[in-house]
Amino acid sequence: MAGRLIYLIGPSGSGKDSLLDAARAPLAERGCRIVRRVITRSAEAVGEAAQGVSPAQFATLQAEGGFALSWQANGLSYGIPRQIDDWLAAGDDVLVNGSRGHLAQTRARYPTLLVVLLTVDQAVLRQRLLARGRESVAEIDARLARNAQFSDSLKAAPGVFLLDNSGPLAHTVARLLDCLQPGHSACA
Ligand SMILES: Nc1ncnc2c1ncn2[C@@H]1O[C@H](COP(=O)(O)OP(=O)(O)O)[C@@H](O)[C@H]1O
Ligand SMILES: O=P(O)(O)OC[C@H]1O[C@H](OP(=O)(O)OP(=O)(O)O)[C@H](O)[C@@H]1O
Repeated sequence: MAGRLIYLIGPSGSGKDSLLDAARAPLAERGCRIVRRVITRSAEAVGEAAQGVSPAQFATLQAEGGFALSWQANGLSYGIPRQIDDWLAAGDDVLVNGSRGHLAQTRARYPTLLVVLLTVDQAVLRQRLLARGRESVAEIDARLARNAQFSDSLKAAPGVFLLDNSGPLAHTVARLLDCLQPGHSACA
């Protein structure tokens, strides 16, 4: 049987990367893979969890059909390697750090995907972004402004599992693992 695509989305700073890092080992035990994204972000800022490439390298990979999914946001290009289709076909679940802006296109290609929307209190969000220190204040404000176009409509959308990360990360990890259990209503 084919695996499930789990599409983790949420505002910048809501904790997607932290959650994926913290959940990596328990997810692996459950046969769920986390895909490494390709991003046109500098090697220093990209972190170990993603592969940083130049815009020209990204364009080449895209032209070669190297991506199952790709989008642009925040002045960057993001690619999800085509390899996920082999993993899904082999029956593995695959978790993707996705984009709210690209949800409709992702759903069109993977109609059975499970959408997990990470949320965090707005008051905490700016503080977390500032504390992370990866972007300038202007870039942080642009990311916060981008949230306005998504927040309420997405929370009310059918088939979206809401996962709050305003509290300790360990709680969020536990709830994520819970919602991926067979038989959970999110997986129906
Ligand atoms: N539950 C949490 N409690 C406190 N800080 C958190 C929590 N989750 C994430 N953070 C911090 O918030 C910042 C943004 O998290 P990050 O994982 O980079 O978010 P995203 O990938 O969604 O942009 C990071 O500095 C991270 O350490
Ligand atoms: O359409 P959106 O939901 O706004 O998402 C746009 C992009 O921003 C996030 O990536 P990135 O890792 O660059 O940002 P973040 O770590 O600040 O969330 C997210 O994973 C998407 O790739």
